[in-house]
Amino acid sequence: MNELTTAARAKPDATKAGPASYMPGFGNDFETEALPGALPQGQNSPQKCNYGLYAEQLSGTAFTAPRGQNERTWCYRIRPSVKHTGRFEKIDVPYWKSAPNVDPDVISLGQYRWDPVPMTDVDLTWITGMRTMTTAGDVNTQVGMAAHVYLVTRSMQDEYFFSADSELLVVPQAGRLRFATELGVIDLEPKEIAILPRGLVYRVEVLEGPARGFVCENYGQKFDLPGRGPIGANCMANPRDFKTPVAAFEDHEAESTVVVKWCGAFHATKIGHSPLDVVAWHGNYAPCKYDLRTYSPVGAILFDHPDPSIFTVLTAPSGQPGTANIDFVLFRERWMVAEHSFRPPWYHKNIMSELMGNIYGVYDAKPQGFVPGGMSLHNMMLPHGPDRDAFEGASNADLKAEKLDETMSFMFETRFPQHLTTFAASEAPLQDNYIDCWDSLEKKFDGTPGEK
Ligand SMILES: O=C(O)Cc1cc(O)ccc1O
Ligand SMILES: [Fe+2]
Repeated sequence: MNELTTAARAKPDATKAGPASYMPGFGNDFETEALPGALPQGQNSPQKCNYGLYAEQLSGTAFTAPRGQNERTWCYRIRPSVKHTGRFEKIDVPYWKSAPNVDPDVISLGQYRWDPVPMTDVDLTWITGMRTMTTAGDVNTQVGMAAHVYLVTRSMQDEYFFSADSELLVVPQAGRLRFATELGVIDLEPKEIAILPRGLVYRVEVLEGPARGFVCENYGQKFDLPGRGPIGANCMANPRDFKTPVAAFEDHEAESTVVVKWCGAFHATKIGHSPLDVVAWHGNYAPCKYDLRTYSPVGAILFDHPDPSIFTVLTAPSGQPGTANIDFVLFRERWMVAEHSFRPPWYHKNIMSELMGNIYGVYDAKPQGFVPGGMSLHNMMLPHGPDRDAFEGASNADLKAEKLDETMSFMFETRFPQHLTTFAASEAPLQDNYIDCWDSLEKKFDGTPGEK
């Protein structure tokens, strides 16, 4: 394993034990240096940088994007990135698919649920272990998303990756991973998430394996914090709980491979050193992680069940105000107090497509069958809601204040229909009988009012 050098690494980490150190804030203009004086002050592009470093800008938005959306980072690195790619050769990464990806033999119209993709001893890296479940939109026009499951059993060695197609939202469910990135180190475990920006080069190491989790690959505009509207300035996800790593670099010479995802295809290029050579950087285009346990849910405190948008952690806009390319929504522990109300999710049909995953515990609308590591898909305009047990239980419950405990599920909700991959339809553990969970819902109507 290559050890990243960082001066700031010596500082105690306020959030957790371990070697990675972070700076708080979401979308801040950060500055950080792993060697004293490596970061130029007062200008971006000095005639000569200290330590013989090269200055380079990484633009995450168009140069002319409006202030407030404009994101870029200045890197001071041992070699410019042009030395970190050579000629490209196409490689096959058969399980990582991009939209549009429509298997004519697969029917995506339906309510689907999967058991967890089984853990394995097979040698799988972040790249080879990615299994696409659904795709939506079009990677070439930078709209839509893909939902993946990853199984990672082996660290990448002298191998690096970046996606020019997308930003990745990583939601671990088992195991611990280290993302050694150009801009610093992120250690990630279940109940945390990470955002890896488009174009960022990194290596993924297994700290505790096997590791399994979910990835939302966002082809479109970056994830942002949602507006809180009348909720005000606090609660939901608070900016200070997002953590961006301090600068960390490698000065490591070895035969290495950089794999690039570009327009849905994978390409490899050979170089003779580690590309993780940014000694100092400043800017607002950077990876971060977030502890989902710091999410402060706001909900119904008297009656009824609000729309799940109330639990939005992050939203990736689509250009149409209020209609997201992707919302990342969290269903976590919370108190249920609503009076004279059916408390779980109601029955509904949604113009948005809902892909859900279970991180741990039991989800209130599906007491059985939706298990940690499992996923479900309720595609555009496909009706769904509580299974029979959940319906009967909640319709007849004594409505005292009740804590929904030991539960954490999430939703990737997109305005676009999601298409199942061949893997999702035929190799992944699809539950054939999922829709039977509504079978025994009986007709109660008999023309007379009153309790049924
Ligand atoms: O379908 C689901 O379980 C997700 C969901 C939860 C909720 O509380 C309201 C609507 C909704 O789609
Ligand atoms: Fe739903």
